[in-house]
Amino acid sequence: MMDELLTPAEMSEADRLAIAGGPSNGYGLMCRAGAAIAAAILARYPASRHFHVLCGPGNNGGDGLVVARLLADAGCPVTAYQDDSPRPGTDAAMALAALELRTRPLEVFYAGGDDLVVDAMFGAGLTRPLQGNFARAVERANASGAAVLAVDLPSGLSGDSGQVLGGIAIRADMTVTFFRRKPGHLLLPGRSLCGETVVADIGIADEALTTIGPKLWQNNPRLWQMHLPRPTENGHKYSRGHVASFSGGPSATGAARLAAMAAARAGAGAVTVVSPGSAMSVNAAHLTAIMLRRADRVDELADFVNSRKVAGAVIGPGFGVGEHCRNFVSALNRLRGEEVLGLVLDADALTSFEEEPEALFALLAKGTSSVQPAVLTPHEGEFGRLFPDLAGAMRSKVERAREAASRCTSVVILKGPDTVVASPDDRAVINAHASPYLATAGSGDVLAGLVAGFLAQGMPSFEAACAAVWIHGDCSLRFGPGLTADDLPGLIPTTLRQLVGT
Ligand SMILES: NC(=O)C1=CN([C@@H]2O[C@H](COP(=O)(O)OP(=O)(O)OC[C@H]3O[C@@H](n4cnc5c(N)ncnc54)[C@H](OP(=O)(O)O)[C@@H]3O)[C@@H](O)[C@H]2O)[C@@H](O)CC1
Ligand SMILES: [K+]
Repeated sequence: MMDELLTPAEMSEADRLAIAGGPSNGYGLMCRAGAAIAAAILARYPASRHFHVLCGPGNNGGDGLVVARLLADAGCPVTAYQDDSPRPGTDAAMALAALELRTRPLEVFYAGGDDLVVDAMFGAGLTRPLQGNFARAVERANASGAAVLAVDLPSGLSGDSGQVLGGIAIRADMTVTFFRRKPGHLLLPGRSLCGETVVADIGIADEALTTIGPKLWQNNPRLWQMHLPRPTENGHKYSRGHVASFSGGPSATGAARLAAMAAARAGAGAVTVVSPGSAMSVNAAHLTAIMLRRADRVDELADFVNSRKVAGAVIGPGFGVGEHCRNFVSALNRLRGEEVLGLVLDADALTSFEEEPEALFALLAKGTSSVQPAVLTPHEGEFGRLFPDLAGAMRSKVERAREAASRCTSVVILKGPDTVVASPDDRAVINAHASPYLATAGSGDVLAGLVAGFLAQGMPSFEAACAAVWIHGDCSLRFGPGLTADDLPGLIPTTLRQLVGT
């Protein structure tokens, strides 16, 4: 499985383990890395007019020096640029000694539109913003119109967070990294700066992962496909999970119906929209396969959940912010402890706790040892209301989601073009399987309903959340332009059929 994502620190541990295990030493690994890059260049950009290799002072630069040597050996017109020679005795110094070309200073670098620029300035070891000749080389490479291939990471980009340190980074057409991807290849803006990312095998054995024990993956069906619910021959509608989706007042009913439809398409055997009395007629006018039940008060809600074996609940979309919402969330959470009730909190159910997030966290922490964690599905705005100190881009999105999941003892789906799902047990995924067309009103309601649908069928919370995010994204990729949230539920069966069969 290639879905593990390694932080730069974990990658250097893999590097260390590979060297300790032999037969390659550090320079051997660098030569393999350089060879993988040179092979990618000759396969993808063989007709470049000139090959410019920009080398930094560390091992990323060392990889570049190996690339320059191999391209020169292959007869390519190549110039290597480097300001400061690597420290004596390092692998990069060995790579420089083996290079038969004289390197030129970075300040003379200039590329034309038919050239190829190899960015080997900084990779995993970037510690601060680019300045001086490095920053100017980045500007010239980006403005040149030449194709750009980045070694390991585009220079200026943090492999940990996907953020640009100091506002300037290489914009690559292709990035070749080693052994496994890093979070910065998938998190934004990193993903868009990398271009196509290719992972090269440089001889590090997969066993290194057993020692490192990474807990971050690229979202992929391989992680959760075996947990997807499959109906049994003798199942009936309630044994396939009954989901309740909570409607707002008469002018805010559509979101709950979207969530309800998604839960049904996820395979829940029965779905009920639970509506305030004031919105019963509006909801009734728009529902067919989905059932409808009135509940204005907490006791009516509890009656319904207990008598109709509700196994999954989604509350928040269109529900309305305030005390009534807090009371319903609190009641559902109590029932989560008593019954086997999967709970999804979205939108207004999150915003309702904006003034007192600690109250929500305390609520959700109760009795979680025997029941599945709840799933919270905030976008960045809602996330910032519950976790104001974790808002903004100062820390990696993965770290922020993990910290939030731990605080609220729940699975957190931090939505966006690079959605992160984090579990209170520290597991996390980054999702890159979605179309930008998914950013459309109501799309989040569908996602929340999908999660509830899977939870109600007994899927564990983290896997249900990851599956819902990926399937939601897959639907958007298959539909493309013109997508509305109303289209999404109808697209779910085709994706599910590919994952579970017929
Ligand atoms: N791990 C593996 O398996 C393998 C890794 N390999 C390769 O090694 C790369 C990692 O190498 P690395 O650790 O030497 O880091 P790298 O990115 O070259 O930079 C460190 C140097 O840059 C400096 N520096 C930092 N920021 C700066 C700035 N803004 N402006 C100026 N200077 C700055 C920093 O100086 P310092 O911060 O110490 O002062 C230090 O001198 C990795 O990306 C991959 O390509 C492969 O060879 C094969 C196997
Ligand atoms: K680089």
